[in-house]
Amino acid sequence: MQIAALVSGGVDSSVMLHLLKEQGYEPVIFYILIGMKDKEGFLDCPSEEDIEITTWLSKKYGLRMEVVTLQEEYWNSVVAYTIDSVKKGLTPNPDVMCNRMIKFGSFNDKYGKDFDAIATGHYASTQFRDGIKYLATAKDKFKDQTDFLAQITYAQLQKLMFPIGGLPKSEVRRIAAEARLPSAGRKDSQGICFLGKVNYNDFIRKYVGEKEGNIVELETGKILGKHKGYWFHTIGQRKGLGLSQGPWFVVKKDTEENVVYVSNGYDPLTQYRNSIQLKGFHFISGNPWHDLSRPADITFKIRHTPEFNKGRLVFTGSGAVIESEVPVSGVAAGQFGVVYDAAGELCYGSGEIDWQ
Ligand SMILES: Nc1ncnc2c1ncn2[C@@H]1O[C@H](COP(=O)(O)OP(=O)(O)OP(=O)(O)O)[C@@H](O)[C@H]1O
Repeated sequence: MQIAALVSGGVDSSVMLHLLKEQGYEPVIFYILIGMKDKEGFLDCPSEEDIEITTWLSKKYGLRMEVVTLQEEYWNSVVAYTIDSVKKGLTPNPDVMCNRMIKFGSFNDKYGKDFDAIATGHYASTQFRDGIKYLATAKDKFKDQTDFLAQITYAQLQKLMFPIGGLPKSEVRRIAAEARLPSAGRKDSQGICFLGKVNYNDFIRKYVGEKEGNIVELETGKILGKHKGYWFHTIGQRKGLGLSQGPWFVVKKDTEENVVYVSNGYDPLTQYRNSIQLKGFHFISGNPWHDLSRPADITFKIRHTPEFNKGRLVFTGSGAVIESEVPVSGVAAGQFGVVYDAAGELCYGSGEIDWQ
């Protein structure tokens, strides 16, 4: 079997490579350049150390390595989507888009197509049920990344392998140390390249600009202060508002009037919702329930957290609604409602949250 191994130089993909070799595979290593070099080098992602480590790995294991560029594709899909969402007042999820459009999209179209499988160091797994392949959660529930994979297509899933998905992170680090991999002590990366290494607010300021507006208390309508553009603020945000006598939470945004609404207190009720509207729904491996007229028991996530919430999924004419068993906070439009089976094992798919 011919495997394309996506290696970033981080500990997870280094150990993934080590395990593939141990299992007798001879994968070809691909390092993807995605950091975009614009005129001022603003999005230039420092990748030298990553490439050095990946080159070291290719020598250690005697594997062919290619450094490939998907910078333009990254700009046209992930960066453009991020800027567009922010302008609309949404909270985008570039990691979700990067997986679907770049790592398993453009990469496969250009390079992966010649391989039987694509392996990554994601914390995720796959399972077969009645001959159908499903995306499934990682053994390490704390590190699980299936929420970032919840928009991939079935054709993409068919080719994917997640060799470290059955291991806890501590074991991954132990294997890296034992094999004396240079990535053993490296810190985990935070999110995707350009947002991980570039300050998010600087990025937004550069591409969306600033526009002053009011911060208003939702309950009283009182103007409490000024902000520099609703796009700098997200539902559930607590820090960075510059208000005294807090804590204050962003609970609503009016994108027409450029107003950010906040509520006061440690746990204001206005933060909570029982039902979460999704704009359409993407099933990765098809609809497992068949009869969509009846609510289905599910677990779900609305952001990248280890906890699964319990609820029911109800399909409507225009999309779907997650009805949560207990009220959930920080429901932000633009993020994804990721749906799992009732046991929190299989990831069925996701829909974009549609609420302002
Ligand atoms: N620049 C890159 N080139 C090739 N593959 C990449 C690159 N960045 C990420 N990947 C792949 O995507 C997986 C998940 O990426 P993520 O950014 O979540 O890194 P991570 O979980 O910190 O993993 P790692 O420790 O391998 O960096 C990586 O394990 C790797 O397989």
